[in-house]
Amino acid sequence: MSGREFFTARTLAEVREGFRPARRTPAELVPLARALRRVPVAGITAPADLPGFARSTVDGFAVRAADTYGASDGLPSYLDLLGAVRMGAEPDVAVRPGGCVAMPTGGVIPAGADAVVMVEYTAETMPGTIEVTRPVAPGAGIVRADEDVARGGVLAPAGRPLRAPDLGFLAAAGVNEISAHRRPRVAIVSTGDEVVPPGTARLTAGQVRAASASALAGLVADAGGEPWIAGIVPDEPGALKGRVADVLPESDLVVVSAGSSVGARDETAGAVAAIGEVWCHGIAIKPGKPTLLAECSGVPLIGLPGNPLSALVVFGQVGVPLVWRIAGCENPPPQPGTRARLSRDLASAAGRLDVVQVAVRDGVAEPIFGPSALLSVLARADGYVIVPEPATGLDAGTEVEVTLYR
Ligand SMILES: Nc1nc2c(c(=O)[nH]1)N[C@H]1C(S)=C(S)[C@@H](COP(=O)(O)OP(=O)(O)OC[C@H]3O[C@@H](n4cnc5c(N)ncnc54)[C@H](O)[C@@H]3O)O[C@H]1N2
Ligand code: MOO
Repeated sequence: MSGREFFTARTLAEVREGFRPARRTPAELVPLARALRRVPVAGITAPADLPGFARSTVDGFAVRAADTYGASDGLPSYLDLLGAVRMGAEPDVAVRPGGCVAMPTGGVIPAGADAVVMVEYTAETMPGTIEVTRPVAPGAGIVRADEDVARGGVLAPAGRPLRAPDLGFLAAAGVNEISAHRRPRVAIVSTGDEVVPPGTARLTAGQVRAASASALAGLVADAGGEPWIAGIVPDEPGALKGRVADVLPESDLVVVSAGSSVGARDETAGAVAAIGEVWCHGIAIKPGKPTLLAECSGVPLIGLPGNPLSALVVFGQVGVPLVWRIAGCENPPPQPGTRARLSRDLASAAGRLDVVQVAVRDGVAEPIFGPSALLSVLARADGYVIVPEPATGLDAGTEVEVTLYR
């Protein structure tokens, strides 16, 4: 390597297509209460039919549908009230021809009934006699015993992070523990002689607090990973190599913040090449060009640019999907988005993907420009717009998709 240029630059599309480490975290048992966003290793199936018994979906009267045919306001059907179903209990009464049973919503359908008439279409004109003024078809007002899911049917598919409704479905089916991929452990190593811990109260000229690691940890946690802020190493030959080698056995992904550019002290590429295989050095993305992707002893490694804005942009595009994939999820949950019109022209070079921070007001996306050294650019943004690789720019007024930050 010359040390003065990126020796294996790739487009972001090539990275997404080609950099696909095989690593997946193993399965572990997770109680339902802690299973939100966890990724099931296999489809979770129903141990029994759900709801398990035919139930009413309305308050009303369980009937034989045929007894209501032709019923109207002018010519009601008159049915004998045979009893009532109690919530949470098996019915102690059946419906016979010409009869009906009072039903609460969610109650067990009594034997002999094949429909439930809503209370709104009935009246108890005489004690013990129910007048029905609308006909009902068989099955009306009822969910079948296996209508939510039949025994053996899928409650939640493999590979899709569990969402809040999934937890409800699993609870309803009596599944209290699931087999999920362990959360990927992501070591974040900061580098640089000038970088000091964020707890440093006073900086001397030249020092910067390790900002990227805290932000990256947030992105990792958001993607279902377990961030591990693994210290700051100086720009000394061997120091980074040693630290990466130390964290590798306990990591599913290693992130090195800074040192991936082409300056004299930018050591990530050399250190990584000594202990693993560099897959690419340099991505055709702005910001974030000096990014390095590698694999060391089966653990993927991302070397990020030092500028925090660039680091976060690249990690969002490359690292976040990787954290999800290591946890067994090939299609991460999409980020929220909105359509907006660009307030001004955006320039870009063909063959390079640009990620442009924007503020969105009243359907207009206002680009926020500024050097990648400024964290405030991200703090002010509502989201970002992508100028794709083939485009040479986007004109003011173009309707674009804005990916929103949560
Ligand atoms: N001749 C060239 N110079 C630079 C190029 C280039 O292509 N040719 N690329 C520029 C770009 S773009 C970026 S981004 C940076 C990336 O450089 P490195 O990844 O090698 O990172 P450093 O030089 O160590 O640091 C850059 C900058 O970021 C600050 N930094 C580092 N770590 C942190 C941290 N954890 N939290 C906050 N800030 C951090 C560091 O102090 C530097 O100011 O290279 C350009 N130069
Ligand atoms: O990648 Mo630098 O990453 O454009 O600021």
